[in-house]
Amino acid sequence: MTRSRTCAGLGAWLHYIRPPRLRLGAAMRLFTSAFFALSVGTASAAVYDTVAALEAVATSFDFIIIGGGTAGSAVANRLTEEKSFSVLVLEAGGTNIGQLYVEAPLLCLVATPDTIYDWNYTTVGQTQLNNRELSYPRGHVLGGSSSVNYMGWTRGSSEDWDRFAATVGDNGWQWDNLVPYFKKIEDLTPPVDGHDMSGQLNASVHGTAGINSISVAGFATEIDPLILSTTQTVAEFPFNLDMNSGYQLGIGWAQQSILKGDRSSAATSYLGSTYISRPNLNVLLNARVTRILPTKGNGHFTTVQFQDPSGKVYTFTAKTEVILSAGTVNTPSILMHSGIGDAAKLTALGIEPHVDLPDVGQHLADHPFLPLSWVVSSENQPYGTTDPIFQNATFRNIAIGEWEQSGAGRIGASPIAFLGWLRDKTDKFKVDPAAGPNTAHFEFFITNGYLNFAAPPANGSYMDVAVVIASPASRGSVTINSNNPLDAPLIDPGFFTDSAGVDWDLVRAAVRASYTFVGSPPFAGYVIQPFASNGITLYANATDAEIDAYVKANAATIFHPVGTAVMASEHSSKGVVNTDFTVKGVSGLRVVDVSVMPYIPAAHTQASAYVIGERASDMIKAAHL
Ligand SMILES: Cc1cc2nc3c(=O)[nH]c(=O)nc-3n(C[C@H](O)[C@H](O)[C@H](O)COP(=O)(O)OP(=O)(O)OC[C@H]3O[C@@H](n4cnc5c(N)ncnc54)[C@H](O)[C@@H]3O)c2cc1C
Repeated sequence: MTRSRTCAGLGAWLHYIRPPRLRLGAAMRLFTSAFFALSVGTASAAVYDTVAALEAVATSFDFIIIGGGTAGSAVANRLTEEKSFSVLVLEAGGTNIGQLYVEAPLLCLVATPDTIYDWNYTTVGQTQLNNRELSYPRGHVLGGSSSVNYMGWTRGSSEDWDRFAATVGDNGWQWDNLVPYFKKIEDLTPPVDGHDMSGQLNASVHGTAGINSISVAGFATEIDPLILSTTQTVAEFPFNLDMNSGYQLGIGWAQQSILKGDRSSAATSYLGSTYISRPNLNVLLNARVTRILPTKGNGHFTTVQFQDPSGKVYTFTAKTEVILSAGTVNTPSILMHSGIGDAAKLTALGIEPHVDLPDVGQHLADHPFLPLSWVVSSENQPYGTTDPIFQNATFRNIAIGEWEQSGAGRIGASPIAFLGWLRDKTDKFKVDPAAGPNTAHFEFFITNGYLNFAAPPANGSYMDVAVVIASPASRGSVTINSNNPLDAPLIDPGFFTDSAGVDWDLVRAAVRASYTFVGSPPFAGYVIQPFASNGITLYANATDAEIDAYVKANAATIFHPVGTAVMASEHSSKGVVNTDFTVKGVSGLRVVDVSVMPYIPAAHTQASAYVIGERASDMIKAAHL
């Protein structure tokens, strides 16, 4: 088995970047946070680094949330709107504050993998991908994956959510019923350069008074007019003003979770300075949960076992409920180590089974990603593309300096310039893997710079129209192979393993569409030639066999795993959680993160995580108020 080179490449890239340092704004926020931590009274909320500091203030909590990530932070915020609820968030990672890679949007490219902000997982060898073990980043920092993601803001198609609703038998998940939640999450803000966004999105479909800022990039890039021109002249690639309207097909400007050039994450928004001083909200960092224990020996799972970085073990018991929000990889792992999973398999590992739920860890769905890069003749050096920022320390430091002053410039935006949501028009599938005829089969991930999760070449300018299988048919799993909760779980996204070969059909169609796009007249003169990846150069007339060989050598994840604690109707014997997020067969425990999703949406999944957190919060409040 060979390990994917993406990790090794990035490790080298990382060394080009100087260590994290404080921005002025960040320093102020750190000061504010420290102030709250120090101003301990009988009920002063704070972010704590140690159990001792927390216990000096509070020792008893109504709700314990495992994981201060995307969904978990949303739940922590909404529950603490109720002054009568006290909440403790246990987060294994450290602070997001003052962390350059986490705060500076473009530097998301080096926030993972192989950093302190990442759980640094790898998959098992992917049988369809030359048995490569793929890097599998997950956020390990307050804000979770929303603190390290690429900030693309996509809700999915209306059909994605309607299929979710039909699958679990709960109309609350229908698109029309979720739009108010999306709006409640969103705070549509002007880009950092203040330009008029009206031609870049449809403001009427967005919220303007929510918690998490969304916007567009605060500068123009040289590929913008070429992309727009293609959407106006090539019928296959229509322009879509707003892919978040419910109708997603077409190519449009990437909306980003950014606030004036800073990342807007769950940590800066839902746990941001406006809320973190609530006296009933407590966050403990560096607290790695190992198990959830039955509290009274009767299937009531409200005691949480965790350890600090020294290995010292603690338990806290929630007075009301535990909410497990550790994400698609760690949520099933924690459940299994707690005796909730396939009873026979747990017994074989020496774990006492409490509840036999064979679906725990199953149904993993993720989006495979394929880098496709071209050499381009960038005219606006040094910042025509993002490449010089990663190739040249001088350019990089100038760009970081500009961003530190004002949030402006290339560092202050996601690497994603445009996104495209497209379909294989051949209709050859016996069962369409997409949620409906207006839902994408594959995605274009367009960057004005090299995007291969590795250091860019030392010289040259690049563009990527990478492709993603947006509605994959393949499924995988997260399992464990020991009774030690500190051991990494076995992650198998099962890329390209569906028995009908649907995902192979889709990736070939996607690659060909990408070459058609880049070969359209507006790019003539700008695009010079395709660029090799892992020694393979793909040309526009590539055969199926050539595309397949390229995919086997280069496919990776685009980091959207879902489904390992799948939701199913309370009337179904299958699934892990009921439609109110309660874990089947136990009391006192809910799972609230994207692991509950029965299908992967044709979307990047942070908006899904927030909407899950918001809807779950309403249900938890309704159950206990
Ligand atoms: C590199 C990367 C890029 C991405 N890019 C995009 C993008 O551009 N757009 C988009 O929409 N989505 C993107 N995603 C996906 C999206 O961010 C995630 O789907 C979403 O944030 C998941 O939310 P969650 O709440 O389910 O889990 P997370 O946000 O991952 O939260 C889980 C939290 O639980 C904590 N935790 C886990 N185990 C334990 C434990 N044992 N004890 C205590 N705490 C624990 C973790 O540290 C983490 O903070 C990206 C993800 C990654 C990793």
